[in-house]
Amino acid sequence: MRPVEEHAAAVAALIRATGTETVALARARGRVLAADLASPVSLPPFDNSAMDGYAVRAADLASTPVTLPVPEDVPAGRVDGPPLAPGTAHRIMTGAALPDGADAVVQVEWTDGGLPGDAVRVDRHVEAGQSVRRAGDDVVAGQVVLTAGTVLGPAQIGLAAAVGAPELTVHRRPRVLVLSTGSELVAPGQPLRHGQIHESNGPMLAAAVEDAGGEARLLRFVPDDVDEFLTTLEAALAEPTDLVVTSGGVSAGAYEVVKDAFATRGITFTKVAMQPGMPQGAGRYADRVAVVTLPGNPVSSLVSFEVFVRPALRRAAGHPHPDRARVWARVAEDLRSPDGRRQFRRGRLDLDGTVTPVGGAGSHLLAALAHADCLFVVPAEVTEVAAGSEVEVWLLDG
Ligand SMILES: Nc1nc2c(c(=O)[nH]1)N[C@H]1C(S)=C(S)[C@@H](COP(=O)(O)OP(=O)(O)OC[C@H]3O[C@@H](n4cnc5c(N)ncnc54)[C@H](O)[C@@H]3O)O[C@H]1N2
Ligand code: MOO
Repeated sequence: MRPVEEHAAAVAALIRATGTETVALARARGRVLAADLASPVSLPPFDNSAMDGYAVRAADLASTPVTLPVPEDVPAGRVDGPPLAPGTAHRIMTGAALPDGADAVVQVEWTDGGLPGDAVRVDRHVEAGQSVRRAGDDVVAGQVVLTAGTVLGPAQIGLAAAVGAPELTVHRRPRVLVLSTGSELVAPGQPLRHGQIHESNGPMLAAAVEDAGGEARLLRFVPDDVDEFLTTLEAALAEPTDLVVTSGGVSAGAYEVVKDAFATRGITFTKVAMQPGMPQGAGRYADRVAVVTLPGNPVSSLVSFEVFVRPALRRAAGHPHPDRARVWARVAEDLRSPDGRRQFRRGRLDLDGTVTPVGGAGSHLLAALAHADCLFVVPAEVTEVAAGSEVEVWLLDG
């Protein structure tokens, strides 16, 4: 059987790095920045007030209380910048530009709140610089504020907006076609006859693609018919596609539509030394497009997506951390695992560093997978794990 790493490398080699594109900030969340972003402005762009109060010269407050005339009102956004004459105070609001001639702000609570056009009594002395935010405190004009490879979250998008960038150059999301196969499959919402099940891999894998930063296109599943499968695929490939992910139809039965359609068209089928997810295939369909064929059992499908497809997609999209976050934890129960296959079990991780298995090893146990928050790994050569042993845990929400 093929080692997990070997198949992972084969899948990774298939999926090419995507190009770049420019997206509006509103569409940038979760994307990976493709070019350094330098700021044309300083942040703050000008010295400004950190408090609602009065712009003053600290020297005028040498002895307090002192009463000063208030010639001007300077709300945030006032752009004509009235200078401050010695012995006066302008009323000023948080974020307003500090007037020329002022060197400090005294907050309104330390005054009698005198109005513009009148006078203010200041009760407390302030030092020069008090309650003033200096230009360039945060960012100096010309500085690179976000480097290529940064994953864009709320703070990064906020910073881009603050430096005046309406859009960003990011790695394009890989376009992934998801295609489920199986004559037993019925769309959710339709009634089931005996022998039929609802199609669940398609929506599941499309969600996994999106979650990995890809752009999923979910195709209507097709019955176990090679001609129909290829016709459906060809029609779908009229649109640009970076990867085709199929599920089902790859094991040893009589109606293995994916295997039958692809075996002579560039896809290599192998058994990978893992459980679940043993039957796998990968290659370039008719020299045109990368294909990964996942097994049909729902847990096998999603676990093999996690192991092979997700990291490859994220790497192709320039992601600096393609793999799930991994930690070590003590397993709560005794476990058994098949010899020679790396087992990926579903679990829940507690804050005390214990991982509790959810459901058994069966690859049809989708409800258990849906209640898990992690996978944990039993190495191929280990057949029995005693409660309390340390295992590697992959965090599914990290
Ligand atoms: N004789 C052998 N039989 C099987 C072997 C084997 O080595 N020899 N391998 C087993 C393992 S392990 C797996 S995993 C599965 C893989 O089977 P396929 O990839 O060919 O998938 P199917 O046979 O089409 O389906 C398997 C299972 O999953 C259900 N399924 C399939 N697609 C969907 C879908 N889109 N939504 C929901 N459920 C789906 C399907 O109904 C079957 O129950 O083969 C074992 N057999
Ligand atoms: O390899 Mo299968 O994926 O265990 O059920």
